[in-house]
Amino acid sequence: MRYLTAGESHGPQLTAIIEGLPAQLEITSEMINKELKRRQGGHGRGRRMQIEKDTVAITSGVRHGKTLGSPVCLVVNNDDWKHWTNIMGIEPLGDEIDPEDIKRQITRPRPGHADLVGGMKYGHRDLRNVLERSSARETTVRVAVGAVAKELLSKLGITIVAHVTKIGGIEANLDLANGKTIEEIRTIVEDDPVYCLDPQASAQMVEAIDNAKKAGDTIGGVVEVIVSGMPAGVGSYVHYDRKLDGKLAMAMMSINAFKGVEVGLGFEMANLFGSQVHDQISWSADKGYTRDTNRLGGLEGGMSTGMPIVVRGVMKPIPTLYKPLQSVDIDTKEPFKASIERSDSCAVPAASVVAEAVIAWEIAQAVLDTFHGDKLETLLADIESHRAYTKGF
Ligand SMILES: Cc1cc2nc3c(=O)[nH]c(=O)nc-3n(C[C@H](O)[C@H](O)[C@H](O)COP(=O)(O)O)c2cc1C
Ligand SMILES: C=C(O[C@@H]1CC(C(=O)O)=C[C@@H](OP(=O)(O)O)[C@H]1O)C(=O)O
Repeated sequence: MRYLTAGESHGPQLTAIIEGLPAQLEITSEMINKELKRRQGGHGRGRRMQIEKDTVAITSGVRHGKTLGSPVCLVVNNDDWKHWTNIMGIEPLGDEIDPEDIKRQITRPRPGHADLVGGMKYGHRDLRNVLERSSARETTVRVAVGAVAKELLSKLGITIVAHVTKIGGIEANLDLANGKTIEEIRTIVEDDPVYCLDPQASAQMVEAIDNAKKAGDTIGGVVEVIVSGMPAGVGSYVHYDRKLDGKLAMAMMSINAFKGVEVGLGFEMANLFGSQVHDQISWSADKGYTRDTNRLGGLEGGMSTGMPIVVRGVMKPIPTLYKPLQSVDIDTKEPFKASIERSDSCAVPAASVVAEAVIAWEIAQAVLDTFHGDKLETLLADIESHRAYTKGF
């Protein structure tokens, strides 16, 4: 299974094509729209989210609510496009170039963005040609793709949730997740303004976002994704590009502004002895093989162990600041201070929804690499027989 996305932030639309999805999977625009709405939310977002009302159109690969096995095309319109039709026109400008269009060119790269290096790389002196695609607007359609992956996984008994564990140095009490099902975590997180499990920490996070905004600054944080119901042996140790932990790290790092990933205890392992890190193995007739703890986050040797997969990613503070940063105009080479009209002050809650989507995709893809998946029925049967086999192994 694979997918591609296309679309500029202020262009007419965003598109994704998914190829290799099993046939007979029920998908509706309604289930995808729920996820798109979550991505638009979370305290700290800027004015663009008041303009957009993201909804998906499924334009191929589905008939009467079920996948056909052919490529599935998902389209999300940019409502902001109507304000940008001249600037973002697709057709050539022609001989009559409007001097206003020249004036509107972006020659002032924003620190922390792709603007300067992207311009050098592709030969764009109007840096809009870079920022339109490097913008996190593209994550909209990746969330739509992830919603489809999540639907497939749920049919296989695999559930997934993301939550915010840290914003601006304020940490949630992660013990609150202990003993809770994925669905219970989701219910709490969905009602929280920063998609956090811990109401006390959440209130402080909201305050920290407001304070950063007042100061013309931005803040980042950490999101955690938990995947439950995994069969053992998805991924592989035999080759570097089949290792599931490597794929999950790539997916997490592919989200705009994500700068680090950890699995299980993660970087904390550097401070601990082996006896404090590795999970001892047990067996019982009803559960099969389990680990007494889950400090390795459900992954050993690049494969799922059957324990919940726990992966975290850190998001840097948003780079566009109301408190201007120093940069250089690429035409005049003069220094200037970057000023902005609108931006998010914190997008960690929204990014948690993106993290859930991209991890769901990688898991679904690895599941389809392991089991037979032309149609949902055979995929399910293959997984069920594998679960029975590994239990008694
Ligand atoms: C959901 C989401 C929303 C974002 N919103 C903004 C924003 O409003 N302003 C901004 O400067 N960066 C925003 N970013 C981050 C930039 O897209 C990102 O930092 C930039 O493209 C440079 O890429 P890099 O940080 O991965 O190097 C957002 C990221 C995500 C995931
Ligand atoms: C549009 C989205 O996020 C955008 C991501 C983004 C960036 O630089 O990444 C910058 C802002 O875009 P604009 O300059 O149009 O206000 C955000 O609003 C979205 O999440 O849907």
